[in-house]
Amino acid sequence: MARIDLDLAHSYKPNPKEDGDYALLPLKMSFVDGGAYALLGPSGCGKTTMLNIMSGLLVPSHGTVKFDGQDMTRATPQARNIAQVFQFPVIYDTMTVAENLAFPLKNRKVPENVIQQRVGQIAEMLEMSHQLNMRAAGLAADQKQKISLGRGLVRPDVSAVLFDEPLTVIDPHLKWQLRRKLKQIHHELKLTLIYVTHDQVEALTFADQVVVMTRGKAVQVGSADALFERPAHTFVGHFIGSPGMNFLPVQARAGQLVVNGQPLGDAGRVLPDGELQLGIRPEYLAIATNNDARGLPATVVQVQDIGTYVLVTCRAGKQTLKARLAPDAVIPATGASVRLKVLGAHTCFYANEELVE
Ligand SMILES: Nc1ncnc2c1ncn2[C@@H]1O[C@H](COP(=O)(O)OP(=O)(O)OP(=O)(O)O)[C@@H](O)[C@H]1O
Repeated sequence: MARIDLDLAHSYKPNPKEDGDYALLPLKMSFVDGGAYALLGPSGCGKTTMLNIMSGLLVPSHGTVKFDGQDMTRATPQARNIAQVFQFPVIYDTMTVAENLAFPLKNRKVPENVIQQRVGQIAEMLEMSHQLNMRAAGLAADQKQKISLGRGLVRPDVSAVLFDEPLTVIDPHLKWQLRRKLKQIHHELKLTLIYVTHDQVEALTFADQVVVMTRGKAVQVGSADALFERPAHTFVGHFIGSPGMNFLPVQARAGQLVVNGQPLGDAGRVLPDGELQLGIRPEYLAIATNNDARGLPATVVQVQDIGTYVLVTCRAGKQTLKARLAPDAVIPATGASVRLKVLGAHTCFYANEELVE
């Protein structure tokens, strides 16, 4: 296994001039030995580009890739000792499940007894022990993809295992089981795993550290908790969570906040003067339905019972804010005039999309 350091940018165009010409804007990032990472972001944000640069399928147009401090920018995938699992199964149909799992080890001339032991271990982890002697050709697509995952995980000496949306062909129930399984496997095998997905649930369940990407930029690297509690960028606030963070334009002057021309109160912390975005998660947005004069005046426009929580949508001037309330909380009625408690310990402030407080 290896520590991977990226200090690079990539453009597929020969003479990139502006930010939009880059699939990856200049970034510096380290993946520590034995970590479980996810690269998370919408389609086209540069996840696959970053993965292919790490695996050696792509040479970055600028900068370097280092493995344990050694420059590997132009090294082949074989020389990097990387295992890669793709969206669709890459297996040998004519071989049995056991032969497929053993293949990466046979290729590296691993002794037969070690191969048998490791194949047995991986098959057990993936609950495929009963299928070891079956021919891969007869298996369903999701079972074949499990073999691909196993082939990615079977070598104990790889620098890293890279997964590119590996659960795409898996049916929803098995998908749910497998993403938990992969986390467990990571703890047992202690391999460096890097997992590309556009699905926040997949990323947050699997990874210890999630790299959130948008428009060629890695905007935050952090734990699920950090991404939820302190989004470093408005994109993270918006992308993570269900629904995402509420944002409200505010003006700050000497710590006092104004919204829609009305005073909102003391921010309770040091903020730069000027135009800011106030961010508050729907989970932390409290609604006062009594005559409490504090808080942002708003009107309830929709109340939805989602089962485990009630989603209350409010309008304050031109802004829409959503609150996630417990089913046993006091739920305001549609049309009610309320006060939204937007200021609190969990409130974040952003200037030019970046977290300032
Ligand atoms: N071979 C290529 N040649 C030119 N442009 C490319 C190439 N591959 C990707 N791009 C562009 O680079 C940008 C990043 O693409 P990339 O595939 O890395 O994103 P992604 O986040 O993995 O998206 P997806 O989830 O859709 O695969 C996109 O604008 C894409 O159109």
